[in-house]
Formats: sequence, C-alpha cells, structure tokens
Amino acid sequence: MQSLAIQPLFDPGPRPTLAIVGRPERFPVRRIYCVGRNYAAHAREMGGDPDREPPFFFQKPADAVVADGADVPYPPRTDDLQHEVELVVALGRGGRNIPVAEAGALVFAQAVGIDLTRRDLQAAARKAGKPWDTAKAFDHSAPVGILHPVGPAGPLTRGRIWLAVNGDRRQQADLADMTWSVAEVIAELSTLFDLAPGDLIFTGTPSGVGSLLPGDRIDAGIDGLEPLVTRIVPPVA
Ligand SMILES: CC(=O)CC(=O)C(=O)O
Repeated sequence: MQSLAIQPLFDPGPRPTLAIVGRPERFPVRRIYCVGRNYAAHAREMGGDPDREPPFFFQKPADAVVADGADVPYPPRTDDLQHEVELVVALGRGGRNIPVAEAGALVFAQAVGIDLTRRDLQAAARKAGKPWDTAKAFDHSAPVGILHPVGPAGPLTRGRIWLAVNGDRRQQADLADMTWSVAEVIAELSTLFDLAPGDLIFTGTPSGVGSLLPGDRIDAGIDGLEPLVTRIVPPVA
C-alpha cells in the first residue's frame, strides 16, 4: 500500500524563540498569557477598584514576541501606544489544576517584558463592552528580554521593577506589590487552561504606564535580571 506522507499546505514558518542566559539552546514560545490589574496602584490609575475586582487574564499571539532587543515598529490604527513593564515567567513544565504550593516549580526561567498596549483602542473596547484583542494582541506587542533560568528558590517574589523612556523613569514598583504572586497566577491560570512547556506569562504591570512615540528608547529592568532595551521605530510603510 502507498504510504501517504502528510505535508503542510505551506511552510508554517519558525516558532518564535527567546535567548537563555548561559545556554546555547533557545526557548520556543507556545502561548502568551497576560494578567491584567495585578498591582493595586495600576488598577486605580485605570479607573478600577482593586478591592472589588480581582486580576484577570488575556492573551497575545506567540508571534507577537519581540526578541533580542529588536526594534518595535509603531503599530497602525492608534494614536496612543503605551508601555507596561512586567515580570515574565517561562514555563518548562505544564499541567492543570496546579496547587499554589507546586506552581513555582513549573517555572523554567524569568525575564523582563513589556506589554505594549494601544490604549485608545482599549478604552474604546472597554466602553463598548468589546474584547481587547486589537488593543493588546497586535504584531510586535510583546518585547521580552533574555531569559534567566530560575534557581531552587523559584521565581522572584520581590525586587525593583522599573521602566524609563529616553532616560526618564516612568514606572517603578516592587514585585512584592503584586496582588497575585507568580505561584498564585499559575495556579489560577491552570484552572482555566492546560498549561504546557513553552508558555510565557506576563504577570501584570505597576502604575506609571504612559505613551510612546517613534524614536523613543525604552530601558526596562527588574533587580537580578538583564535589562531589556528596545526602540520604537516609525511604522512599517
Ligand atoms: C488595564 C490594562 O492594561 C491591563 C494590563 O495589561 C495590566 O494591568 O497589566
């Protein structure tokens, strides 16, 4: 009998990958989950009440990742691109219904990330009760720095997180200010989705989010991790 080799209809292209400190291999990205309003001060600056509304989840496509400090083209259909610096964790193991006490062990590595947001589209979607995808899940919306494998202590629970635009400090807080810890985020997320190796989780941004323009240089950092540096460049013609 003739064997049928199943070929894809077209070349699906490479999976996005991230560099890892001290390792020759790269981390293949499967999905990107994000946490909204995980710092009380940011929830307030967005008009929310952190005492009444718990954090929540949304996603970006894996190919929104911007790796290796590449430039970010200013996206179309917005007049208000904004920065949101975040701790990003990269899962080396998956699972579902993970208890909080075991959740940290799923984390392979961590990095600095920026959840770029078309704030004007987000505000319009919120007002109309519509989804946020056009505001959050656009091309080049997820710059991520080099991954640092976690040690036996697991993912970071404290330390300064900050972001500067053209040298001006815009965001600064401590990871200890997160409403849900990394372990709590993973445990909660694993009740909603089957988590798997390759998943990235953006763990929420502190207050001080603000607008970006073509030509801006962004420096973002978290104590103990390699800073992320990227530039906003003119829109793709
Ligand atoms: C209001 C937001 O933009 C949600 C978000 O991305 C965050 O809080 O982080």
